[in-house]
Amino acid sequence: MSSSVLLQRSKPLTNILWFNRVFARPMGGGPRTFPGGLNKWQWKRMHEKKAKEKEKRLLEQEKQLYQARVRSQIRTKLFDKADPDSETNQHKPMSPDEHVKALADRFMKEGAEDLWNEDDGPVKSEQRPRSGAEANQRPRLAGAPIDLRGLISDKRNSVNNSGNLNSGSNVKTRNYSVLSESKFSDRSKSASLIFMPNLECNDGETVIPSRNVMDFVRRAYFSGTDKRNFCRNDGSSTRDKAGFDTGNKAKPFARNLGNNRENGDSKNMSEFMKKKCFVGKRRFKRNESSSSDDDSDIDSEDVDEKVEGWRDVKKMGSSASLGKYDMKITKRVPLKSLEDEHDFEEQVELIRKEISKNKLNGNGEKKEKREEEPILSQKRFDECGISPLTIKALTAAGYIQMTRVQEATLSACLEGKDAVVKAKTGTGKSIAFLLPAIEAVLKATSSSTTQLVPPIYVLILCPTRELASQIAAEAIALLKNHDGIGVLTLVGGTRFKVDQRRLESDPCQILVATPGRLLDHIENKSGLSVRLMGLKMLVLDEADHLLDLGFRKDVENIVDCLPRRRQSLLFSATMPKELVLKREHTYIDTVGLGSVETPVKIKQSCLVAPHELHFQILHHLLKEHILGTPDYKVIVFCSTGMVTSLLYLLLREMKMNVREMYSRKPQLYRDRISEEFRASKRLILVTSDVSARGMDYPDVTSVVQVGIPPDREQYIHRLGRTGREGKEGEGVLLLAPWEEYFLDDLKDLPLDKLQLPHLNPEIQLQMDNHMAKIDNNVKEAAYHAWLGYYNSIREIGRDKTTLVELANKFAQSIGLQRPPPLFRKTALKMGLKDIPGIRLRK
Ligand SMILES: Nc1ncnc2c1ncn2[C@@H]1O[C@H](COP(=O)(O)OP(=O)(O)OP(=O)(O)O)[C@@H](O)[C@H]1O
Repeated sequence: MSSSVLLQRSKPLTNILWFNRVFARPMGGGPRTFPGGLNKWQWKRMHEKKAKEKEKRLLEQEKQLYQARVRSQIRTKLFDKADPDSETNQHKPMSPDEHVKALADRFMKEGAEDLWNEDDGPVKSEQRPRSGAEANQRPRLAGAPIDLRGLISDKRNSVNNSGNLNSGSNVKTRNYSVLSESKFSDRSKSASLIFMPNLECNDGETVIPSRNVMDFVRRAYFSGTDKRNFCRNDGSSTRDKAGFDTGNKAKPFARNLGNNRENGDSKNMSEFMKKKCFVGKRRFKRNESSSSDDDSDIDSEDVDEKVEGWRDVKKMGSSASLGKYDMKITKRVPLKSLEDEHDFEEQVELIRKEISKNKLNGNGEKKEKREEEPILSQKRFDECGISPLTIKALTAAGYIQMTRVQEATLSACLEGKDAVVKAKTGTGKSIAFLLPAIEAVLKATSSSTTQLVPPIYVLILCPTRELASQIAAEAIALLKNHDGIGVLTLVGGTRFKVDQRRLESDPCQILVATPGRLLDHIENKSGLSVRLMGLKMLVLDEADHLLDLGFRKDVENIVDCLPRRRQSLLFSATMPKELVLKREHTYIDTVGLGSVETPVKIKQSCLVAPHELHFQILHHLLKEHILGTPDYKVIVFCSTGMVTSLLYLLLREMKMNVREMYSRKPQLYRDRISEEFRASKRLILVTSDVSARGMDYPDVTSVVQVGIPPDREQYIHRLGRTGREGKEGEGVLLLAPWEEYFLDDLKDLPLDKLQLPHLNPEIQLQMDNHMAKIDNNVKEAAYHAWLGYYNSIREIGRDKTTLVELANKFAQSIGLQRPPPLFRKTALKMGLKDIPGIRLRK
């Protein structure tokens, strides 16, 4: 299906020109007026001015607070010996504690959440419990949030070591711990943004939004109940006589304000301001740029929308964007409990590996059992309480019974729980999140009143454009009987303005997007941010990948702009340990402890041979497979796009029915090839990792991976393009002897070792001749890409001399007389400048 078809809504909304209606845009342009008789430009200038004033005001406030803090420190020194209790002292110095409270008064007020800084961190030193009497002596500051001391004092004791707070007789937290920044990977930090903690009644029914918990905790602290449990200490705390932290209590705030110059942190004031005004600036930036020619098509009504949106953001978005719940509170988990959690993770991992090993070491009975494991469950879709219209569409598509992952997840997802779901490749995860997504839209549309801006209720993020199109197509198919629910994709490689027009003309409720392009829209088109403020559900498909280095920042920035009260669902066939073992969400794993992570019906094997033979071995394997499988459909994964291109040309020269796909190809080409491969039989797709995850090409008979994959996870995802829906499949991994160490990472997977096949010297000759015909530019690009890829693999890249030797062998094997030169800058960046064998461009 072409992308233009995918962009259509499932059912057109007849006669709803919502954009025109909402913004009263007269057809064909012409003069427009705004409240107060202002014209477009006056209106815009007015709001720009307001934005500047607001920013100035905030800066002024921060400055005052900084000065107050300095004054307080000076006074503390001057009046060190004065009676601190003297009420008559007009110039009574502000103690650090009091100052913290003053800052708290400023920062913890409703609506001031966006002044928080993610640097607020965990309690790092041991905290001494404080008596209730002491706590009660603290006066509540005027204007501070409601005093919850009465509420919390009896319950404070139930704040246990793991950071769980039992706030009532039958209420418990599920957990709001997040792995601390220092100890755990950034990925877990990102994940903490995705979830928010839930309160759950013991009867398991009531789920109280975590916001309440955090407000509760936050206010309790600032009403002086138990500061030590929640306040950050930077590890260098000074203690007062009673043993309380004093010196550093203001640090989280002080740091926010950029006033801890002595720590060399002077630049953070501006950063803080930048960060905290991010949403607002983004909005107003567009106002500014809208006066340029480039953005001249921005409507004044749009500006109106933006201003409305800004208010919305203040109301909803600010709390969403700044880890009031996750980044701050979750970091305040005593490290001990985090360590325990970490130990537990390792134990689970060990057990899993052990059991897998046992199973592989001749436990035939279990092996057989595994092979029988069906992907379909006994439960039917019409038994699970979803809309009859969706069931009709499912039936029409031939889906009657649920798959196991669908059965396992649906009820939790329909209940609105946050969930992390791990299930093997090709087991129906897409429908597992699309069904609750559709239900969420139905629920939201039935309960919502007429909205000025049509909200997007579900946002599905995925790593590649093709995957986004595939998911959108599936959603459209499921929605075919629902009137007025639209699905839109936002992916890179298309024209930005075209996207904008589609967004304006299509009031979609489900948005499927790749992170980069979505962020572009959020940053450049305020209308989308406003529409996202009504979001009910966020889905991360291939979640582990989205939370990995390449995407993490973008995903974090997107999540910053989403409302906090939403459901988050994370799906993938591979999940990092740190996500799995966090208790703030439901974790559903249909793979099961001790089971292999790959589909059992895929016959996996590995062949180790010198690198320069790989292309010929591949040709041999393909020929053999084609002979034995008339309806063959093979995917060949290469390490990089440029190597993909070279191999494609070679196989084409060898008269094989082959197509190529990698990220640098134009999007239209990618779409066409993707559709062709989906529909075809007797075809080979040579591709980079752009096709590794999520792509559901039916009936792929074999997957060959040429060279070492980036990691174990990617091996699993690539392999999972075959053997889908419980079907048979086969996968071959082709490694060079120096890549063999990677098999260690796969030792719990059932890989057979293949012997080096007998290679026909005539074929080798033919291949050499065909290789000679290929343009040298392609080969040179392949060499550079090859070098870059292996240089980035830690185990190989650290021995630069060997790496260059191997790369030069590769250059020779693809018919390059001499290794192509590198730019000096590139060689320097790669740490290869002075390595023998590297040639530099003159
Ligand atoms: N209940 C069902 N009955 C029959 N087929 C189903 C059912 N649910 C999903 N499928 C089919 O199973 C195939 C695999 O589904 P899907 O692409 O969602 O897998 P996945 O688990 O997301 O895989 P990956 O991990 O590779 O992304 C699809 O062709 C889909 O149409």
